[in-house]
Amino acid sequence: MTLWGFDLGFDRLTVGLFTGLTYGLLAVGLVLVYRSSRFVNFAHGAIGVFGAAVLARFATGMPYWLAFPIAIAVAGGLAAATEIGIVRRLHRRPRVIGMIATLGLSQFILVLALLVSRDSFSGTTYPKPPGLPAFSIGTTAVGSSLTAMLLLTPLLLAALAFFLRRTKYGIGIRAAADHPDAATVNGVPAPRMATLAWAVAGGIAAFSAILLTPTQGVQSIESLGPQLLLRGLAGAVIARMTSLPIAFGASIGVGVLEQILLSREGAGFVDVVLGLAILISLLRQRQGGRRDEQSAPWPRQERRAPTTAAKIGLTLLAVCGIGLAYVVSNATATILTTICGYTLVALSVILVTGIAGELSLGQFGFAGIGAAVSVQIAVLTGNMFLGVTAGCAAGALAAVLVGIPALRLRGVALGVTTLAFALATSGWLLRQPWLLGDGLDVPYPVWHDYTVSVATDYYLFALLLLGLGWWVTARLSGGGFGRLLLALRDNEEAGRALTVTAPLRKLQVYAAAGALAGLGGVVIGFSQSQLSINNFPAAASIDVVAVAVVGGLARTGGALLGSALIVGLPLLYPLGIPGQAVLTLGWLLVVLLMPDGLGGFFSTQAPRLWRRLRAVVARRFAATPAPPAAAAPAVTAGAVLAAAAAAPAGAAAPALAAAAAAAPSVTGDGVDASFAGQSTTTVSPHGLDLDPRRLWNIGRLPAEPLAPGEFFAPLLEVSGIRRSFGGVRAVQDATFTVTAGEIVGIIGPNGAGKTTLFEILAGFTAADGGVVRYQGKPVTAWTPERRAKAGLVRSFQDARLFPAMTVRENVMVAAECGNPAHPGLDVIGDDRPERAKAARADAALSAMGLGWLADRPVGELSTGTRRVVELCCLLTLRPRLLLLDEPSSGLTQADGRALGDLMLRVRAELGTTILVIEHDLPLLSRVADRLIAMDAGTVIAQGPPDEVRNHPAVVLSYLGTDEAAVARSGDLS
Ligand SMILES: Nc1ncnc2c1ncn2[C@@H]1O[C@H](COP(=O)(O)OP(=O)(O)OP(=O)(O)O)[C@@H](O)[C@H]1O
Repeated sequence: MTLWGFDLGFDRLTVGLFTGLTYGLLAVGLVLVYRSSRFVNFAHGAIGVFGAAVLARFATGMPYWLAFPIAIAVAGGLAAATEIGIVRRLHRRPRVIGMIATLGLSQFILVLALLVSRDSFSGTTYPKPPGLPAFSIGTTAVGSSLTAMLLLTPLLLAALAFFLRRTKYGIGIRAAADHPDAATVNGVPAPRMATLAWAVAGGIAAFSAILLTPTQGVQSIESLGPQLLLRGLAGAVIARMTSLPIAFGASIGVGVLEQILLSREGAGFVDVVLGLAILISLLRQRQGGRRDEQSAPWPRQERRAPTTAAKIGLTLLAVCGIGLAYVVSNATATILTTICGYTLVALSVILVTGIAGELSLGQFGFAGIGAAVSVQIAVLTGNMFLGVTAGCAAGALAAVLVGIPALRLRGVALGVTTLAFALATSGWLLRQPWLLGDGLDVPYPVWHDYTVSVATDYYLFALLLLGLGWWVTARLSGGGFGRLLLALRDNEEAGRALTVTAPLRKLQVYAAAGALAGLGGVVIGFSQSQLSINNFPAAASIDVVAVAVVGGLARTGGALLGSALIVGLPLLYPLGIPGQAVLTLGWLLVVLLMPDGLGGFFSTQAPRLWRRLRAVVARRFAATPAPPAAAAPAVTAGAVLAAAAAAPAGAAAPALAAAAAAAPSVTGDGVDASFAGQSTTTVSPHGLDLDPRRLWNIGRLPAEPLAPGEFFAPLLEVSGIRRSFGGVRAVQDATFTVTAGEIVGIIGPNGAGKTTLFEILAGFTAADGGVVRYQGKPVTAWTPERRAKAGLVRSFQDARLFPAMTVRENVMVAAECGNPAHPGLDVIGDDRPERAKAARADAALSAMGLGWLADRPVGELSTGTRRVVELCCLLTLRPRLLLLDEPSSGLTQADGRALGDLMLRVRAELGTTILVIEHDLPLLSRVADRLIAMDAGTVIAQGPPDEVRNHPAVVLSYLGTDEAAVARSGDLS
């Protein structure tokens, strides 16, 4: 039976069912691992192949059915070792790095598998399970391996279900995966359960690889690596990476679909369809709001202008690079050109992944598109310059087109989608006749009537383009645009709350990176006489991520280093399988041990060596040893605090600034300024109580007070707002109004729906129904940044801000609303918007008495201090309505009182209306005009504070469950 040329016959479906079983097992393992570690193990398929290799080796010396469980156990052990040795080690690093490490591990394990047994890559020589019948279904021959698959898979799944549901360890795995903290509290060792989950998944992967391999022809690392993974991922993603049965069932569908598609189209078309299925499935899965997967923070990235030594180093490097053109052979020049091309693509990875924090595995796909378009245009127009420009533009356009749907995805989801894109590009898109087709003859580049036909000359041209790409990357990552990307990488929600248009910024960086990758493709493209799909394999997209990580994701120069090592070395000196294994292991170790890559290692070690060298030379030549410099008085955190305490009224901030500037290092506890005590400046053991009347000079903030006529108008009208998460009704029919100039408190027990309501008001979570009106306009469909620009500004419960950035840089992000960063201006070196923002941030910080903290990374500050900094950022936005989420949590009682004063002053001096979620009832009773009480998602009372506090429903639901609140409210009466 056929439909539109696709074969839907029984045989096809049978074959599809069998392959689907394998994909199903793969998907089950991926889901199991994802649930316990929250990332995709790209080495999952490779671990299975390793198990298959172990069986092939053992089956020669012992019975097959004895080698079978041993091979599965070895694969399980390897997976467990991966979890312990790699995943746990990278626990404190961003999740993207963990996934990249498993990409490297995947390649390493595949090479190891080859070393253990070459048979694991060839179906014809691979051992088949003995003692099982072979038969035919229709015209489909079912060998003993497929029989084993058919018989053993249901048994394996039943055993797995029994293990997970009925045994102590299985229940432990599920509990630790779904609620790690609760599991730990209840005595379930979450880390050990994760290791067990990995081991089980590894065993399953080996089971399927052992039975699948005999049914295949000769396999390549590529078909066993990314392609197989994509098929497993499709089912896992459809199952939302949570349900094992759905993942298995969906994968069987994937197997059947693949066979139907293959009856008319090539394997590349299957990649396209699967990629689209994954994308649609991910887009349909509603993002979970603030409870999205949280990743460990990115390390702080020093952003300094290049030192003289760095400039000299770069010049020397350029001179050496040019000099090489005159000494190397044409063959070596071609390899050097390839290194330049890969470096350019790796620079694009640095922009997207290193700076913007988004894992893109598709950058080499953009390079392929750029190469194909540039060659086509150069042939068509005879103009090389047009060809290069078109190649960059095509790379940028493709990146934006892929980026638009991917805007709603991040982390794991984006990595999976771009992997699918890389496979679809090399398997289908680039094969289209309007791109590479069956191969393109590449003309010699022509430069001002000079035909570049010698490889060494072309290498110089490649070097020129590399210089251009390097310069653009350095300018983009070091300027205001780069800082904005770092901010969004650290905390996208906070960025949007401070008016940063995250989608636009991301599209800009995708476009810039796409253009760079396109340029890399151009360099590689014109270095070939015949350009074909073989120049742009999907695996190169992974290699290029490895290049960027090994060189250092934050280091522009690292891309060249990584490219020379990972791409250049094997081309210059063919390494063989053992050499390749050592090289892959080497880059894996760099990922594990050097967070900043080799580039970071060298750039920190080189100055140290230089200083030592200078000291040795100085000792040699000095006639008399110089007397030791008088020890600078040690300025400790205590001294900073004492300086503040001793400073006369009005002089505390400058005194603190002076002391802080002199302090060599201040620990996290020391760098701590909390809200003020009532009247005098005092030093507390945990922080510094500052006097708000001295330091909180809100009147000097660059914010406009509200026009008197705007008072007493309804500023916010909320009607019928509701939102559910699965079966949980977080907010139900919330209806209330906030009048301009009011301070309104929202109270309610934990889980009452207060934060969800705030998320909806600020635009971070979509409501299921109801309307939010702000200044008379319905804003329900507005983005968070649009609301923030209109003055509807929110704070966050954790006040995390952008931990890897300094206090000044944080406030500069808030100052974006007046002086937005522009990538074009950064590239040409116009830093006027930057200077304007820095000045505005400094004014705001000194107005709020925070000037002395300006250069401290926010991640080092205590929660209380971060709240002050967050408030400074928010006030810089000139808010009309301030939504504060538990601003007093993390503050001492005295600081809480000062916070109350501050809220009153913000309203009095700036005319800002405040809606505040608080558990501190005494504080609210003092400052709020009205209270709104919520319970189980519903507004249960609203009115003057006394009335609401004594409302029977409130007493029952809120005070009745929170002893601390009862005690505190008792203080009031
Ligand atoms: N993204 C989400 N996914 C699933 N459930 C959610 C999500 N956001 C909120 N919830 C659920 O909605 C309910 C209300 O949560 P919410 O955080 O809004 O309450 P809250 O009153 O702010 O509590 P708290 O004082 O602890 O912050 C809770 O049961 C919570 O588990």
